Amino acid sequence: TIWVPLRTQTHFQKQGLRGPAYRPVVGTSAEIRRMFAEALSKPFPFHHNIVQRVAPFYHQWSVMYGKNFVYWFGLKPRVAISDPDMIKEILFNSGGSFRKIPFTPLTKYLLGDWGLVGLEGDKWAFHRRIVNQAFNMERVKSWVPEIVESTMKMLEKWEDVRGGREEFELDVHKELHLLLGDVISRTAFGSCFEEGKHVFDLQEQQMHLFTKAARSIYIPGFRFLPTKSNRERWRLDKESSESIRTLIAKNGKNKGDSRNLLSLLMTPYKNPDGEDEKLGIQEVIDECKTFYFAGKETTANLLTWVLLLLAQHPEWQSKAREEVFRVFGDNQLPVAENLNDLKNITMIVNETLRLYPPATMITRQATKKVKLGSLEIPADAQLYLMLIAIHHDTEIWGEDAHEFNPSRFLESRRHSASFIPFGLGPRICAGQTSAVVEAKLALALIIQRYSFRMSPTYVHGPMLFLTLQPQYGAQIIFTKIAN
Ligand code: HEM
Repeated sequence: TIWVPLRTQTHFQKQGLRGPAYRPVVGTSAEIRRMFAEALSKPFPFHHNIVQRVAPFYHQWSVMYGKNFVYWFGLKPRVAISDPDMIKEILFNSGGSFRKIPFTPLTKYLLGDWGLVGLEGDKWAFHRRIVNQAFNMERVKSWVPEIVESTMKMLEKWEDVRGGREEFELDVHKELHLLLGDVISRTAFGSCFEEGKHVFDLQEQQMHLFTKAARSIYIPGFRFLPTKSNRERWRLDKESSESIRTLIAKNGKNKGDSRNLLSLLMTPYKNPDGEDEKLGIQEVIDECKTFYFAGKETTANLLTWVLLLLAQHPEWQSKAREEVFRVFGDNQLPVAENLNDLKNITMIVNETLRLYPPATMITRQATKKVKLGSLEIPADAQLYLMLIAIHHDTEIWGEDAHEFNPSRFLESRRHSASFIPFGLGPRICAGQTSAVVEAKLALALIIQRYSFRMSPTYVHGPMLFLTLQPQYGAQIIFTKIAN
């Protein structure tokens, strides 16, 4: 089988697509692992030119081989792409030429076989219709009081930590994960963090096993072996499914509550042919796993980076605070109606999503031989769409591409695929509206009450662990604002 990769390598070379040489069996995986380990072994100076730490293989190979190049995952070619036109073509393709990379029997446990993220074709369209109805703007607005209540609960705890002192220090990364866990528990289940905590704990362990499996080449049949990791995967999966099943039994009865995600997932809907359609119990469980993971990790990390960047940029912190005072007053609680007036906060959130996108890459697989621009992609080739590289591209964003400058969002963008933190096309993030509303509300409430700066104990270390997060925590010093 060594001939197939070598033939594919020559095929790509003829088309001008180069890359590191194929190595039998392992491909370039060992090299990639080495680069990641080296990048993570040391702290990083505090600047935002982070591609070298977060995607070191891309940083090194794009310098040598260009913005698009080919590398190897076992026998499979992976094409790294950071050309906005090509990315647009892939993500909007409606001819079925590209699909999500299927979960392997070892990676499927984090989000489940029947959750939106892994589905394809009619099944996907069916789930997506239901999930879209659940996440429409009106619904997200109806969650504002819950989000505000969760955030206020967190801020009361912060006041206890402050204990009357003028300043206090917190690792906001931890705090914001607890906050977003509480928010998703309330909006999805009408429950609270404590009730969902067990599922989050199990998911965190599953994340480690997922990463381990995703980095290694899958050997057919391996899933049946009762290795330590496999036994752990099965146990965690069984336990989290059971916990979610219990939550469903307890909270799914609120069928009348049209604000509760779970009851929306369990309600029958009319499909385009006018027939009733409804998700089965395993499908509901897997969608809940998706919401628990996607709803907490990404948004908590986004807010963490927002606070770190504002801690470093007092001028933008003041602008954001003045805006909150103008729109909501200095101690009123935010309401849904005025969220659109938070122009500076919107630009700050966007600039954070550009520099520190929680999802750094989007992946697809060619289902057949397909033409992409001038490139011919063989069937089964995997495509790694490097959204973090596009977000940091000086040719797209100018010489100051690695600087924090929210004002750049005052101008309209020239290319729709130059800023894609939530993806693009039919599979764009289903929870985008809720993520942005949550981030704006939490930031507004924090900034109304505290000014803040980076703690001298903070060590910069952007790291990819499924999503982009600070390796050594996010220590910030808060000062209470007298109002
Ligand atoms: C800042 C926060 C978030 C970011 C940056 C983000 C990013 C993304 C991206 C890039 C995709 C597209 C993946 C692809 O095309 O392969 C995606 C899909 C998805 N996201 Fe998010 N997400 C966020 C928050 C959320 C939240 C809060 C939820 C739900 C509670 C959510 C649920 C989903 C789901 C279900 C999909 C799959 C959609 C489909 O395949 O049809 N996300 N997200």
